[in-house]
Amino acid sequence: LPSTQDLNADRAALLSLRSAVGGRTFRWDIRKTSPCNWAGVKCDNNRVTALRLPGVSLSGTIPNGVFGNLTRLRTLSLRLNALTGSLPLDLTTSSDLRHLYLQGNRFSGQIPESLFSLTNLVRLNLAENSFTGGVSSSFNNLTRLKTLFLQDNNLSGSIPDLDLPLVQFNVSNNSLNGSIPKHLQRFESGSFLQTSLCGKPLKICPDEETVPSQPTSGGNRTPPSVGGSNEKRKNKLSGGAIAGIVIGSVVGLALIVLILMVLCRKRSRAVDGSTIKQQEPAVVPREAAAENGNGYSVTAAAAAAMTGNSKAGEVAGPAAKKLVFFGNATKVFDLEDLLRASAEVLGKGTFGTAYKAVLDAVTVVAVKRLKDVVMQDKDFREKIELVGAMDHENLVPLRAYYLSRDEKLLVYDFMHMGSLSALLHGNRGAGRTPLTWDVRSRIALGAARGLDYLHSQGTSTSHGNVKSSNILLTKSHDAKVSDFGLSQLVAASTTTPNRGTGYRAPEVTDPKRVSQKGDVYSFGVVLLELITGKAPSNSVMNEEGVDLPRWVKSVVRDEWRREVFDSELLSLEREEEEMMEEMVQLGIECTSQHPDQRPEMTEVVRKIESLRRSGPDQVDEAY
Ligand SMILES: Nc1ncnc2c1ncn2[C@@H]1O[C@H](COP(=O)(O)OP(=O)(O)OP(=O)(O)O)[C@@H](O)[C@H]1O
Repeated sequence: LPSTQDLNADRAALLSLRSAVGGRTFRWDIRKTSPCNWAGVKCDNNRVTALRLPGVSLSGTIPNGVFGNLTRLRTLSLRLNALTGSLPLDLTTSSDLRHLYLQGNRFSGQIPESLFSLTNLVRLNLAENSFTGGVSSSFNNLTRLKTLFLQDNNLSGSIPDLDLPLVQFNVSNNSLNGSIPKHLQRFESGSFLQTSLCGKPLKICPDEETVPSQPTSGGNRTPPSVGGSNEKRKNKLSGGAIAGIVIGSVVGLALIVLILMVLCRKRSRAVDGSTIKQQEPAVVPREAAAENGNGYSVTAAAAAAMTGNSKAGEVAGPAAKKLVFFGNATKVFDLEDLLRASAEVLGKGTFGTAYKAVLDAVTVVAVKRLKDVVMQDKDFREKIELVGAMDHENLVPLRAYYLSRDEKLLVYDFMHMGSLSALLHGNRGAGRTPLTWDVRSRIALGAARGLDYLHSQGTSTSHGNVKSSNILLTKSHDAKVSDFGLSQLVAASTTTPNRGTGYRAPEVTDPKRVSQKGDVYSFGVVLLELITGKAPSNSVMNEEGVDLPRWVKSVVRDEWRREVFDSELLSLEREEEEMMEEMVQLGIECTSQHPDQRPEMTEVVRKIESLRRSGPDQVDEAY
């Protein structure tokens, strides 16, 4: 049975950690005798079982003597800090440890052999540090290990065959060489990038002779390209071969220049649909901006994009050069103003490239240049008029559009706070302001209301591309859903194959055939993303694998608090914890495999509203 003595020992250990690496960054009320309410500390049965202090600017070396006392620790997360030195050897005393997240620090030295006595470990993340030495075959002692992340270190030598129940594995960006052993060949090439490893799933290994048998020394963070092991081959290149390569390259280059010249001449003669594709603007740095005659700076790419093609304008006639505004909006600018505006590329999406255009001190818009619209102009106008008619405080309003034969532009209000995706996953390092439960649930409610409004327009009206990068935010964290109605405008063949990865309902096979229940599924994924802080479509960020709903469903309810909740939500009040559990449950229902089992958006809104009302000090009315 745990005694106060043990909890006192835990407390003393936490305090010695604090004085060694925490300084004032720990906001712990040390007057309290029990450490169980300190931020980041969780207890079970009167013992400290979890310590989560991600991204709180810890620095220095962890001394021995801390973990020797935390003998009941199951989860330790010190990720994204600035910890240095080697791992403390007495970490092994925490023999209950299941989850060890130390990525994103400056730990160095070898991975200590003593670590391999922690045989309960399920997840081990030592990525983005400066560990040196080899990958020990003693990893095989960790027979329960499902996640092993060692990428972005200075590890060297070959990798031993790890016969473990691993689901996730990554050793990219280390000075590793030799062949990929049998049991690790099932992982994709992304697990072995920027190493000199060879063999399945990378390039076939050159014959034994050319594979360096000695481990290379550590320290090289950008080793030769994937499937390397080519040093010896390099040495064998004769002078003749080098001359051949040089001559070949020069001739090749001359040919490319010639082809480009011919293409340019052709393009200046003919204007057709395909020429626009060739003009697809690259992301051009702002330095590349050129001063135009009016003193505004316009990036070359944005100007090309937004003018479309000056010849196209001539062909289509001056009438087509008009921006069509929606509703009662006073026309505050015209196409010429837009073209003169200072512009920058925001990003490339499924439907085209988005730009931010600053017209004057108060008028900032987002312009989306649609690609591959195959529809007749008349049909396009009809559909886009419907989109423009949508009017709700939780939708990003479409202000205007421009339509010519070769160019389709959509003009939206610019949302200064960016997307939910950027808010959740961007800047996870030091200096990040944690997202409180109140903010998260407020965003969920806003987005749900926006979608509910869309669905209320008719049973065939749906969004079709619900994801966190399409939920944009105002300064007060009001959510507004964007990109609605675009799915049906673009050619199915041109939608990127990965579109909506992680968000798309299992029954949706054709991205153009969207449904309200499909939206509910995608919204459910967004809910789970909000709670877990994990991106469903990015396996690098999402430690648990690509399918977020499946992972959440695999964790038993009792473990949600410990396993599922974003570790950033450190000190939740009891009511908040209950609300979060309800929200996880809602996310699970929304992501039911069968569309019929998913709730309607109206129900989802009602649920989130009642959840927020039951929480502490919610002022939903102000929303
Ligand atoms: N109105 C807007 N205000 C501010 N940023 C925006 C606006 N519209 C889009 N963005 C941002 O511009 C970038 C590109 O957006 P875009 O909608 O073209 O692609 P996406 O959301 O990444 O993917 P998809 O096309 O599948 O929706 C994204 O980072 C998005 O958050």
